[in-house]
Amino acid sequence: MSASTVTLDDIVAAHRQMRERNPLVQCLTNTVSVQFVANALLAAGAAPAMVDNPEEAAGFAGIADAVLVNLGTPTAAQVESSRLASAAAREAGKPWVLDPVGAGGLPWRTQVAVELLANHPSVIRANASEVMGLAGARGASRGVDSSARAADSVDAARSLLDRAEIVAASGDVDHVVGQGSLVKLGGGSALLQRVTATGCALGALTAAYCSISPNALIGAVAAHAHVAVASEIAARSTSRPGSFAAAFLDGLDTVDESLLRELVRLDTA
Ligand SMILES: Nc1ncnc2c1ncn2[C@@H]1O[C@H](COP(=O)(O)OP(=O)(O)O)[C@@H](O)[C@H]1O
Ligand SMILES: Cc1ncsc1CCOP(=O)(O)O
Ligand SMILES: [Mg+2]
Repeated sequence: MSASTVTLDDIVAAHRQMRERNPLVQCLTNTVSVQFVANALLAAGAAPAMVDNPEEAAGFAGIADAVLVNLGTPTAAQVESSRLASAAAREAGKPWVLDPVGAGGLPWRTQVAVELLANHPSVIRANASEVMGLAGARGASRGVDSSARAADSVDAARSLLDRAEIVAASGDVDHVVGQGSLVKLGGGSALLQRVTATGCALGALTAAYCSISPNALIGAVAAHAHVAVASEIAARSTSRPGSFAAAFLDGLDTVDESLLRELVRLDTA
């Protein structure tokens, strides 16, 4: 099914734009992930700025090319910043991405995430359990890791499309869902699950890609493709999580047009 769809050429073009335009991404992200997310953006060709205090969050959303709101370790101040930055991004017509870490399993942050949907994110980027938890469906996990398959979260993802343009559910096969479209991406490496904050990095890249892509569907798919290919390259050199983390950052930098054309597993059927 594909009212609008994505081709390999779209992904290659988005990657070229990423390298040419070096988009600035404002990140309000969790304390576990800050440095890894910043390094992942730099390796992929974007520029990070972790501006997450309530005094500066809204103003900077008007300067940045895109905003990431990640609820992994939410404090009252960061939640306030998230409300301000997401509202300012919407007002300025900038893409913003919501990563509702732990949604479903933790009621307070789930409520915060649901309230943030009033500011209509370009993309909800989450693992399959979080997509289900945010939608109020069964399948939520106890913590921040998924206990569901992305294929099983597609109905929940669709139910969120009244409040988000795209819902991207990650897993062994990523499922990117929009109005009238479903794009599946295979490949990647299971080692991504053994390093914390790889999903957070994917959320930041999704924000970056949305700012330089013709639409949020292409932006979300291009980000997932970039991460999948980078992880495959990284897994060629190691099977251990510590060295994989470094190799993955190198992989984000190494990805180029020919690797995308060789390794992206796109299914738009
Ligand atoms: N079993 C798997 N095989 C390959 N890639 C995976 C697998 N599980 C997750 N991934 C990838 O890991 C990255 C993070 O996804 P995920 O672990 O679902 O999110 P989070 O880290 O937010 O829980 C995504 O790029 C996803 O495609
Ligand atoms: C371990 C942990 N605890 C709170 S946020 C966080 C990081 C989650 O990272 P990811 O969602 O990318 O796995
Ligand atoms: Mg996550």
